[in-house]
Amino acid sequence: MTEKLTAYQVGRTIGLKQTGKAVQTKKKGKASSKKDGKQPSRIKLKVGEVVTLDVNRLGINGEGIGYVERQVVFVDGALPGEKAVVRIVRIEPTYAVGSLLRIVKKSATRVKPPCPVYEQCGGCSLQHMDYQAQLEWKREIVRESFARYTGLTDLEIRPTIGMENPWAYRNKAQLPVALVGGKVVAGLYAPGSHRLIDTSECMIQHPTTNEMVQVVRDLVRELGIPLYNEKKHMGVLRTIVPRIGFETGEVQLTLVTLTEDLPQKDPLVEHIRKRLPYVTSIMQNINPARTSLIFGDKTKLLWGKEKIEERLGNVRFSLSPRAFFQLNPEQTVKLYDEVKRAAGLTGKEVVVDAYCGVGTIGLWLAPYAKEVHGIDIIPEAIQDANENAKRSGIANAHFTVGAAEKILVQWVKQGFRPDVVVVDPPRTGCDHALLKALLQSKPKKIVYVSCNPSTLAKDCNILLQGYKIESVQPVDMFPQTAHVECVVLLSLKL
Ligand SMILES: C[S@@+](CC[C@H](N)C(=O)[O-])C[C@H]1O[C@@H](n2cnc3c(N)ncnc32)[C@H](O)[C@@H]1O
Repeated sequence: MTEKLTAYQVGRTIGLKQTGKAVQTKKKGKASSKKDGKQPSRIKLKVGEVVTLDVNRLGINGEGIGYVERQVVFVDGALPGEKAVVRIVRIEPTYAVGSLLRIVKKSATRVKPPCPVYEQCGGCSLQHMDYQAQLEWKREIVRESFARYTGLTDLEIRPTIGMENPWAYRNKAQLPVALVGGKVVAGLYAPGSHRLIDTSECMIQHPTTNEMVQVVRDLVRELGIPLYNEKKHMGVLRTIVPRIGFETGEVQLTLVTLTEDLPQKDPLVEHIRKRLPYVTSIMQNINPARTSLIFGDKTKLLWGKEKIEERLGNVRFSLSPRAFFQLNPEQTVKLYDEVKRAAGLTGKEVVVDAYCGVGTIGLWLAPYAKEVHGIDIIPEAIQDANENAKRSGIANAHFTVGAAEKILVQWVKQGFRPDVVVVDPPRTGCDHALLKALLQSKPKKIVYVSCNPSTLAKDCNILLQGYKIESVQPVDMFPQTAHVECVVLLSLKL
């Protein structure tokens, strides 16, 4: 690796502000901040300085962490056990950010990243690490979170459940399209920037997705469809969203546009059908806002079916373009099986699936429970959940729209006492009112599914008032990236 990584590394480490120690110490520092809001840095290193350091561990974004005279330096692309020559590129109050110039001593876990744009693209962050080492590191991240936030330093963390082939696993892409140097490019932004990198041969996407992206990109050029210009907030086509039903083979292509008017719509649809004959649904979503959110409120059918179908085990899911669905179907089955194992159902239990999305976990458990009650804040998700229950012939699952923290509290006040509660909240974790309601209603088991080890461990620390942790199972839903999913079983203390 060479210094050409600088921009990429600077950008990528912007994410550090969100993470672990950096944030904690930053917050503490705020009290002593100067009038202009800028804190004096405790770091004596200077931007431009070149240092040699030993990399001790990886941070939660997969960045290498080393020390120079007790000053923390984050270095993207460096691995534990490596000695690296680094140029300091940014100084923050409690840490410095370095750009990797040269590796003097290489880790045995280092591999050549197979993706040709890995060093520029913001999608993956661990391709330079052997897959087994990635799985071990993810287990370690979970262990560290629990140690930090619960004080349980000897908690057993099971080995991360990985994939046999940790590539081509994603069922969906959301790729902005833009003119870059006169060329139509569909891809992902370089970290911390709005510089679009062509990812039309992405190695974690399904090959069908890549083919769709390449064809649409070519058609856009051939038909002269105006592309969205973010700076001027003008143009038409913003984002291409291919989604694939791995089990059913159904394929949806959603074109997100700034305007309802899509020039060359008919020839575009005709050519897509001809060149991508497997596509079953072509949709247009209109997003007129100046926003980084992908979808707008209005979606219309351009050709074919409005939704595609996907199947996980015996459960069928009908997916509209905006519906949340797990992105790695192979690992989703393993994740939900872990939830089922943890719940240990006998057919007699009343189960709550809080934060249920389109009802996936609840429907997975329903055949083994007396009844399931799902809650999600998004009305369309609940509509889909009810539809999915019907299509799968599941009659003992019921879904309710609302905030889990409000609905469950109401139910508990009315005397409802579930036996098992599954929570699968967003990255921010569970609302405190929900945790309180769980402590009050005392379900025998809580199964906590989480994509954020820090909020997971913090919430578990609160639940430890009435529960004990029985098992912690990390599952690798996103190989080659720093994301970690976990299933934790908590049982009521007697
Ligand atoms: C990580 S997803 C889990 C979805 C589902 N369990 C699955 O596996 O597909 C989190 C879900 O929480 C929902 N959500 C966010 N805040 C919520 C709240 N306060 N109450 C209920 N649901 C909420 C979101 O709409 C989303 O569907």
